[in-house]
Amino acid sequence: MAAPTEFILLAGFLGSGKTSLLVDWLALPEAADTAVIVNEAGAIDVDGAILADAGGVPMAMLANGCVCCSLTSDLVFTIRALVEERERSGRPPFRRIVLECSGLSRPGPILRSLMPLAPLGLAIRVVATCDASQAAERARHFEEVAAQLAAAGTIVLTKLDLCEAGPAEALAAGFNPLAGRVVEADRAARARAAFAAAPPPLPEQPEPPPAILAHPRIAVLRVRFRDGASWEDRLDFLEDLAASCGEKLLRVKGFIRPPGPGVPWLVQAVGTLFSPPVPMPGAFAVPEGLVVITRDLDAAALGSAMPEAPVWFASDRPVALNCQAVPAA
Ligand SMILES: Nc1nc2c(ncn2[C@@H]2O[C@H](COP(=O)(O)OP(=O)(O)OP(=O)(O)O)[C@@H](O)[C@H]2O)c(=O)[nH]1
Repeated sequence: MAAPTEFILLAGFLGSGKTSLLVDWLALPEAADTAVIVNEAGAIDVDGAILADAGGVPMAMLANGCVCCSLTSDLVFTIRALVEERERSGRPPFRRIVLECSGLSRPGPILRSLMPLAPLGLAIRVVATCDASQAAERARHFEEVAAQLAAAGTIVLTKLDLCEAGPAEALAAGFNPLAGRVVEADRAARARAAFAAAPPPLPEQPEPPPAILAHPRIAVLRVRFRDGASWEDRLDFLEDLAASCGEKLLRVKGFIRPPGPGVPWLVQAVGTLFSPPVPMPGAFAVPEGLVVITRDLDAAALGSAMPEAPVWFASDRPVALNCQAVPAA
């Protein structure tokens, strides 16, 4: 009998390396027959564009909200649609379906929402990425990190080129001594160990915390450039953004384009640290714009802090991020 399709919930805090791990995985021959579902907290499908650039995998999007609270029925619908479409095509079932969660998602409510899919017989497991270079600081400030690590069957340490693994490994073991740990500096070996290796047995899932507002301090903002803003204006804005937000800036992701029919450039920052922009000709269909995720800084406050900036700031459906724990059925 064919092995059941695995459903891998890929969790991990904002910027901890989920998309990179998935791109590394999709480049490997073992990744054949993988389908991907991407959940973005913001309205711009940045991860989808990056993954699409990595090759033709069946992919579905759940954008503009957090899959652990607002999009659970969309998730069930999407998984069913992927499985049924595959059946109709006459090809063997997927070997695995990977859900890349938004960086703010908690695995507990997502796992519970999958109960209607029991007849599909999916083998479900949780893989969580942990940015080794920021693990302690992130875990201290964000309950989401604890929830993600605690629910993981496999914890994958990332950014091992930037720091020693030891402290993050100890922290991961402290949160979840039952999880298997992937501590691989080599990116291909890391991806293989995360997705292809026989998974360790799932630990008991801890009960989620009582229904509380999980992200009362976090804002997901959408930034658009005003008509007439030049390329230099765009670059200046990115520099000023880091200076204006300081440590309240958690994540920046999106595309900027030179005025006219220029190639989109992928822009990313984790905290105030920007990666060099990357031209992405494959992302022509994605509109220009940035998703900016902040702590204790809303659209109005940021607009006042940057009065000269040639941009519009707007909030991306903040209600969708009030992740209430879903009451048990
Ligand atoms: N040096 C280094 N950088 C990495 C590594 N993995 C990811 N990055 C960088 O970290 C940044 C965030 O990586 P992503 O893979 O987009 O992280 P993510 O968890 O998908 O981010 P969100 O979707 O916002 O939650 C990018 O600039 C990556 O290039 C790594 O192992 N080493």
